[in-house]
Amino acid sequence: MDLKMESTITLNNGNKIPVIGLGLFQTESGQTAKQATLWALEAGYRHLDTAAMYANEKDVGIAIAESKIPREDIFITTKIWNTGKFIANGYESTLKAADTSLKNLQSGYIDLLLLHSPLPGPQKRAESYKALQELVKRGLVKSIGVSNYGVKHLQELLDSNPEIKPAVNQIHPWLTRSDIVSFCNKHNIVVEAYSPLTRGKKLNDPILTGIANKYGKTPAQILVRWGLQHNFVILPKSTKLERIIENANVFDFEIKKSDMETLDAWDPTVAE
Ligand SMILES: NC(=O)C1=CN([C@@H]2O[C@H](COP(=O)(O)OP(=O)(O)OC[C@H]3O[C@@H](n4cnc5c(N)ncnc54)[C@H](OP(=O)(O)O)[C@@H]3O)[C@@H](O)[C@H]2O)C=CC1
Ligand SMILES: O=C1CO[C@H](CO)[C@@H](O)[C@@H]1O
Repeated sequence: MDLKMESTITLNNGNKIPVIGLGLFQTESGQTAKQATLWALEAGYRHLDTAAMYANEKDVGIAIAESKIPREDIFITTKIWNTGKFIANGYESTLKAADTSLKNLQSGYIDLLLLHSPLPGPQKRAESYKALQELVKRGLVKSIGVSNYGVKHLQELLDSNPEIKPAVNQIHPWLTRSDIVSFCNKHNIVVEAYSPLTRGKKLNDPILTGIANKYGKTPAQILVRWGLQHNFVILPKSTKLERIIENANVFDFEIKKSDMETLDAWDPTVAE
């Protein structure tokens, strides 16, 4: 596979998404989030995965401005939270939430806007999705998608015959064996893999370290590479410079089929 840091996957609307994005969940608002974003941009990342719920969109916006990298060279994903805090349920509140995200990010547009979860129910998610389509029509959002959607939710969405189909579904990567991935592949919906590093919890697992040692790579690099070889967009998070660099330094080796199969069968179910 000829993958590079600049590699992109073409979405179903023709837009291109960089294959590695910096995850920003639990990246503390303020200096930490700004610095992590800047380090990532310096290390060559061109894709940032934030969310209203992560409360660091403003820091991402500040870092992008400071980086002096042209806005159009950076791919920003953010998400509309739909339960509890940062609530955005339905049409008007989704439009409003997107406006807040745009202001936070200091940007005239969002590259990818996702409904963060299928909650709270069919009617609200349908209304929220209509708002996403409207945002594309208004030129405020380039691509739209969903997150944490199961087959049932995706089917429901496609059955509604949306003018603009979801471009991605952002889910947990250990669902590779699930019917969700097959469904997404069949319907040309790109799978984005979140928590690809097991939230740091299973990086010392002997199966993983065994494979890592074989390739002279770190467990984190093996997991990122594994996701890329599955054609997932992969979203490793770190606030540490050396790890941000490490997690993207995955383009000088290829995991063999037998090791891919071992990793496919490995289930480091992440405790929440
Ligand atoms: N749509 C959704 O519902 C969800 C989306 N996401 C997205 O996916 C991103 C990634 O998932 P996330 O849950 O954050 O977890 P990850 O699987 O990316 O793991 C992050 C953890 O691993 C540590 N870590 C990072 N790199 C290394 C390394 N090289 N060696 C050892 N430890 C390392 C980090 O610590 P440190 O920072 O100290 O380096 C942090 O504790 C999120 O940030 C978010 O953008 C995540 C969950 C749900
Ligand atoms: O993006 C997210 C980060 O992880 C959280 C769980 O711990 C999720 O609820 C949320 O969707």
